[in-house]
Amino acid sequence: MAICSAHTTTTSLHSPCTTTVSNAAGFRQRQVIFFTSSSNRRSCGGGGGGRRHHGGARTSCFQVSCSVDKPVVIGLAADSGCGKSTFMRRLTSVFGGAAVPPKGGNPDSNTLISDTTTVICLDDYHSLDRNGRKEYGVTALDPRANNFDLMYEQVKAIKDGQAVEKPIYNHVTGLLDPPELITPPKIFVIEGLHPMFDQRVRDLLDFSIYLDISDEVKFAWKIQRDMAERGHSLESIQASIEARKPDFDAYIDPQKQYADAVIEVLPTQLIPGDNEGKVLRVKLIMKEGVKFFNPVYLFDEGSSISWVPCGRKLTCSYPGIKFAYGPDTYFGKEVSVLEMDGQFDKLDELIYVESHLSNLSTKFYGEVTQQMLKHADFPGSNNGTGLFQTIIGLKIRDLYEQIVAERAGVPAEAAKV
Ligand SMILES: Nc1ncnc2c1ncn2[C@@H]1O[C@H](COP(=O)(O)OP(=O)(O)OP(=O)(O)O)[C@@H](O)[C@H]1O
Ligand SMILES: O=C(CO)[C@H](O)[C@H](O)COP(=O)(O)O
Repeated sequence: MAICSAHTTTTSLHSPCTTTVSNAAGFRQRQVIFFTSSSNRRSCGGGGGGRRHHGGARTSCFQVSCSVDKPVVIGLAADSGCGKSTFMRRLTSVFGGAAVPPKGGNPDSNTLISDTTTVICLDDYHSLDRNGRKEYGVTALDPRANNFDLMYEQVKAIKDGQAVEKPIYNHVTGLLDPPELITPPKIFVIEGLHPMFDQRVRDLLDFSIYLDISDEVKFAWKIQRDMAERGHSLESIQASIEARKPDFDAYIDPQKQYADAVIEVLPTQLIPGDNEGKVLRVKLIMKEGVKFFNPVYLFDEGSSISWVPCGRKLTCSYPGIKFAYGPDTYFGKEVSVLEMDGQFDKLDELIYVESHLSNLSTKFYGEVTQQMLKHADFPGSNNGTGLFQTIIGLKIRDLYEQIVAERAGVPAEAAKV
């Protein structure tokens, strides 16, 4: 049984936990661990972009002797503009309550906090700011533009139940802002370009997800957002995708081999030759043998199944909907793959599909459909992207409850959120 609250904050000094907090000089201090980040504006840009120079955060550690509920750590990897924020909104919604930026903090903070979950964006570990990257001719995807030592130290500290002062990368100014305090939540999500790149960070993850968006779809989404909403030209979008591609292939894409679940988004196969990116074929690739994660299945676990649910109970206009399910291998590992090609006409009819899926980790019949209807305005709500993101959100809730139950030595039922 934990003594401290999971949300150990500076204001909880008078909480029931016995906290011995002193530094080397014997000064009484806040019950947090401060990692005094060396990544301020100029020291980041000025050191040649090397990991060594920027990596060694000076750490002044204050020991915390109280026992806390340590966070469950989730990693979400994807390229920019591939749906990470949308996924995070679906995930935090599963736990209830909205996710908001830290109150009273930097208005350009990338962090989102809800009752149970804190989501940090790994862009905050850029060691080179926008000018620095320009000066050294590296992209943000290049490991040399990121401080993995600090990322590791801080994720580890949070996982150990200790607060940290995390830097902020300001996407508005392109500069590194003064750090913000992050206290350990129940569920700590690290999302961004590199959550599985560094083995030390990877080993801290209790569950990992990779959003694998095919080039054609990525391009279609970018056009939709950056042209329609941000006024960029087609040529500039094309150029930016091309410029990122070599580093994306070298450093981002390979992380999918380590993910426990991959959501792969491809052009539809229902319309021959289509690469418009409007109708999508989406695969949920689920690794077998992951502790506390039982893959979802369609009809019969382990069988290979193809299912066209269109008919009396599911309205499907052209080009229809097709599901597939079955075992496969992915980077040499056994996986189960659930696939949906096409899109729903009437979202409330999703209940029909839901009733044929098992191992969903729902708390009541129809919870997947309810979640999807609740966020019908989110991108991807009428296709497999929204469906599989919602399912993974439910699986993460289940994983969290099982981990908590195991730590407390009680049945999982007792640890329900
Ligand atoms: N499932 C989807 N279906 C259709 N479009 C989508 C989907 N997910 C994301 N998009 C498009 O991509 C854009 C970016 O989505 P989102 O903000 O969730 O991505 P992100 O990875 O967090 O982006 P960034 O890293 O740039 O902040 C959305 O505005 C939308 O245009
Ligand atoms: O790949 C990215 C992750 O979101 C961004 O391009 C990177 O963080 C740099 O950001 P900006 O373009 O705002 O300087």
